[in-house]
Amino acid sequence: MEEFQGPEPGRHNTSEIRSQRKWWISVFFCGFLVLTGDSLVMLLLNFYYVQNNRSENDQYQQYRGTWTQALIQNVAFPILIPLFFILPKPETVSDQTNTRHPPFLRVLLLYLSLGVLVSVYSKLYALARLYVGWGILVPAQLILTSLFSAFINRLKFNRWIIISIIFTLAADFFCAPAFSGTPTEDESYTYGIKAWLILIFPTLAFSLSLSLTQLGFERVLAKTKRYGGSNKKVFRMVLEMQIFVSFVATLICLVGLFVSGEFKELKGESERFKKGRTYYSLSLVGLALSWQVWAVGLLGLVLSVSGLFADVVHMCASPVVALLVVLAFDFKDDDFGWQRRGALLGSVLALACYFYYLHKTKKKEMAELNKRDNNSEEA
Ligand SMILES: Nc1nc2[nH]cnc2c(=O)[nH]1
Repeated sequence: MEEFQGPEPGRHNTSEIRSQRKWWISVFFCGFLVLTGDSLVMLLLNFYYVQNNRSENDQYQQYRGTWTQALIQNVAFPILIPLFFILPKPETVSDQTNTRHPPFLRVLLLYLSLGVLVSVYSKLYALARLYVGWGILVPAQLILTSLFSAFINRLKFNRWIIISIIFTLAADFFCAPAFSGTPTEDESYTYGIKAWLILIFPTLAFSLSLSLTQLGFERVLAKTKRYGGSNKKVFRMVLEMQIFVSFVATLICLVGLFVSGEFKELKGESERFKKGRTYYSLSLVGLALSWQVWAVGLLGLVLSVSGLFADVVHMCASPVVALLVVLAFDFKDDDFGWQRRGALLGSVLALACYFYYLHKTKKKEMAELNKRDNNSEEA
């Protein structure tokens, strides 16, 4: 292992130490947001489906409501707008990009394509959650994210990343949180190829969106003049990306809600809710806000580290979420047995490996900076 043997920190070192400290704080903060968002979303979804009296619906009806859920996943983005304006604005520079496409067009294309991808995975994820086989495909998502990261983001894998992925896959395979939304007499097997497509497409879209988001931060947003055009990453980019991408996804989900006629069912849903309309509205508002917490954390991790790391943290949340669901609900056969305890340990080890790798990388960066400082002093 490379040791950091630097001289007394010079001017560069002090600013590097400060920027690394800020970076670690933002990684932990975004990780905390993902964990909190994942937990709140699953708790509120379970509450929603328990209260929804789904067993009184026929099979067809039990698979409905997914445009509403997709809309809820994206619609609360306006709460981020004040935050966007509060955060300090980086100094703008004259436009240095001399690409074939003007930056505005590139940014527009980026937001449109990501918005479409997000709407696809929100809608299909809502549907896929209702299918029994979803738990099997969650690990497949991480494998796809790894492949996209390798090919699109040119991520270099080393043994710590690979060990972390293996622990995450094992943890997720053995530990899906209980979910009360599964139709009572599930007949998903009768859907055949359709069910598999519904399971595979959100996985693909989610993994692809993580890699494209990383590419978008690095190649498009960091090069625009409003972010200084100097490849610097600032948290404001996360909010800008989330606001515009969610705006596009919200529009698509709204169209879906109206074209599918699902909006007519909203009144019936609110009346069916066991605890009444106020709780119905509150649970949807809570869900919408929790999704934003999750998304800001996820994009923050993509910006600070990578799409793959964001997916690892998101997946490692599963055992914690499963534990919270066991504590909060009294579902039959749902306990935190040895399998889930093992999965929790797997998640902790997966995160520990990834963090160790990040720690090593940062130490190496610092050592290189020291070396450069020493060389320039000697020259
Ligand atoms: N496809 C997909 N959509 C999501 N939306 C929130 N989490 C996920 C996820 O893990 N996969």
